[in-house]
Amino acid sequence: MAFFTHHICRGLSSSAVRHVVIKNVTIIGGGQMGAGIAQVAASTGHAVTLVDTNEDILKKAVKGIEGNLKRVVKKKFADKPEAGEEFLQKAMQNVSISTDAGSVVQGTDLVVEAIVENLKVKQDLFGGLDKLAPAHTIFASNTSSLSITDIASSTNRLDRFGGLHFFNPVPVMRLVEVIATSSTSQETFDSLLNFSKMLGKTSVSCKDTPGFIVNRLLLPYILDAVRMYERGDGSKEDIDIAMKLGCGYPMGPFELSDYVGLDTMKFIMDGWSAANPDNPMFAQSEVLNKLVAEGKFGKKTGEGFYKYK
Ligand SMILES: C[C@H](O)CC(=O)SCCNC(=O)CCNC(=O)[C@H](O)C(C)(C)COP(=O)(O)OP(=O)(O)OC[C@H]1O[C@@H](n2cnc3c(N)ncnc32)[C@H](O)[C@@H]1OP(=O)(O)O
Ligand SMILES: NC(=O)c1ccc[n+]([C@@H]2O[C@H](COP(=O)([O-])OP(=O)(O)OC[C@H]3O[C@@H](n4cnc5c(N)ncnc54)[C@H](O)[C@@H]3O)[C@@H](O)[C@H]2O)c1
Repeated sequence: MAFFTHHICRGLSSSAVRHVVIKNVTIIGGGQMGAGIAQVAASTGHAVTLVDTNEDILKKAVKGIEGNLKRVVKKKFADKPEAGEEFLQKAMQNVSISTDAGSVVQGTDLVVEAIVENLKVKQDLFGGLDKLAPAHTIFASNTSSLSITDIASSTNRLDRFGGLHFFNPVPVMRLVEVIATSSTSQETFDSLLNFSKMLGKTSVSCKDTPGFIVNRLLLPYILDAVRMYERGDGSKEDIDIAMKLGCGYPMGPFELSDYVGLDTMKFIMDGWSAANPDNPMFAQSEVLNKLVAEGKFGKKTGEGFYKYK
């Protein structure tokens, strides 16, 4: 059953905003992004089901969520350990896991997909779920670089499909990009904006253009840094130090690439390079290709541009 609310938007004199109240959320993909989104949604009172392909990944994700929440509790409830314990218990009770997306979407208001950055895989997932999810359920993708319109095209709910692009690490980064395609209804868009607000995030509205706002600016910068390193114009360590101390960035481009995941970086690059074969900005990077071919995806595998073990 769908729940709707009406309220008056401040600053938009008397324009009524209608949105689906999102209580039950299915998050597909229990990797670094999915687990982070699940953590934030559960700790803001949403009933979350986290879905992945196998139990081991899900168990690891839940363990990570609990560990992160304990860190939060230690700081936030330093003077009130009992209230902290209650917060932790409640948040953890809000998380369940499943390896069968089809069965859990039947009771969900929102599906947030955070699986591998591959158009076909995302389309297959949503195409299947579209047949099983209730009519009111909104679908959203956390894709970094793919077109939301292309992903949504595998479904018959174009009006109830949008983008929710979170940033890594989700519990810390305050932004969510909310993406509307030309078919996303106002009600869906407002529901996604409201959900982001309920998570305590600040949202920005984006069109369905490659990389939305942040990645359209961030990826060319990172790729330029990789090319600078490939030309031998600077060591990766010096480039990282330069951007941290010279620009005040929390991480240099190589540290950030390892943090995002070099596999994800390559998926993004490959997609953009296929769409813009003549643009040197998206030309293949030998160093990136080699690291990915060797399974060195960055922090999550213990090695990327740097070693973490
Ligand atoms: C490609 C994609 O589509 C889009 C993207 O996501 S692009 C990537 C965007 N992300 C970034 O640019 C991240 C840049 N890096 C940073 O902001 C910081 O280095 C960082 C927040 C990751 C770590 O910060 P740093 O100060 O070095 O470490 P640390 O002291 O451990 O953490 C800072 C705070 O974040 C918390 N934290 C760090 N990682 C966390 C995690 N995974 N989960 C929860 N909390 C976390 C810590 O508990 C700490 O909290 P406190 O300030 O209350 O004590
Ligand atoms: N890493 C980042 O910094 C970042 C930031 C914003 C958005 N994103 C996007 O979020 C998505 C996930 O990225 P990530 O870094 O969490 O990747 P990840 O590799 O950490 O996790 C992906 C998870 O999806 C699971 N998965 C793959 N196919 C699946 C399927 N069909 N059904 C269920 N689960 C499946 C995998 O088992 C894995 O656990 C990608 O689209 C990525 O572009 C990544």
